Amino acid sequence: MRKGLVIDREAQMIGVYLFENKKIYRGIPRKKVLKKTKIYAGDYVLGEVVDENTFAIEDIEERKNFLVRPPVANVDKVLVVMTLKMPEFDNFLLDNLLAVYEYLNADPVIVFNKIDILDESEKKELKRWEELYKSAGYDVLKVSARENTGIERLKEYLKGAICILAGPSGVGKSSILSRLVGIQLETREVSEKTERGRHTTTGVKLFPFGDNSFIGDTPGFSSVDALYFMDKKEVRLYFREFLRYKCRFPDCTHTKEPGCQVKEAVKKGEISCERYRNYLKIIKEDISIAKDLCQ
Ligand SMILES: Nc1nc2c(ncn2[C@@H]2O[C@H](COP(=O)(O)OP(=O)(O)OP(=O)(O)O)[C@@H](O)[C@H]2O)c(=O)[nH]1
Ligand SMILES: [Zn+2]
Repeated sequence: MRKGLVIDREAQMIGVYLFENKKIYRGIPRKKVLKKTKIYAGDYVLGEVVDENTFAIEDIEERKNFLVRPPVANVDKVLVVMTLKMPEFDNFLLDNLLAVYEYLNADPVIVFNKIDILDESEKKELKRWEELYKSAGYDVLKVSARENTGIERLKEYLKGAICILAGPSGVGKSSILSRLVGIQLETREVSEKTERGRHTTTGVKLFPFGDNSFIGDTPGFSSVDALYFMDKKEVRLYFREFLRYKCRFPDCTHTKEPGCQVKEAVKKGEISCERYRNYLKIIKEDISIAKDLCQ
């Protein structure tokens, strides 16, 4: 059987991208497949080419994840787009987004856009944030969609990945998408005209780009509260750098327990106070706990 990727799913239309010849077919699912599950953009499918335009879908591979918004399966990377300014950088929002995508098992990476508008001192400030998130265990890329800087590196980085963009309004998600895909996206305007908009829950498209990479035309969350997805007690599992430490109690919430190695690490400067404070804010703990640890 041949392997394809569902890149377009709208009502009865299923667009299947076949890896071996990079052609797009209309996917027709066999009855037994439909019985098993729904088919989404991002699904890897197995089947046979029936004719020039048609691919019979015989089976769907098990999904590694599924993002409800947008409805895309098997997302390898979520590009969480932020800017230092315009709009102003909001690290609390970033930490919520990172925790949620971590929870959804969709590997968030941080993309700082609009580096073209930064003066020297702002560049230094961005550098500080970059180092902070890198030491927390996140990949950080810096780009300017306007000037097309860092885009080739980003493409290289996303080789073979299914990705989606997320992040607040105005940070340049559509601009980055256009740069990656290399076309002005007419689909966007069309869908806006018909008022189905971009936040629609059907009709997600994955655009092929670069070297077998794919990116969703609909962005993920622009803002999110981690507690909407997970219990207070779980948040600690989605702060990557916390997992490096073993506290006295395995279910330590890193707040008031004795023998907490995470707090020890904050004190030593191995975990940033900014991240730790946001953790406390997310779980609605008293942030004065951080005061004694952070000078
Ligand atoms: N200076 C500068 N401006 C940019 C850059 N990228 C995007 N912009 C501008 O920022 C504004 C917002 O860009 P969009 O691409 O629409 O941002 P978005 O994140 O898709 O916004 P929403 O659709 O509201 O979610 C536009 O005026 C862009 O021209 C950049 O790299 N540098
Ligand atoms: Zn602890």
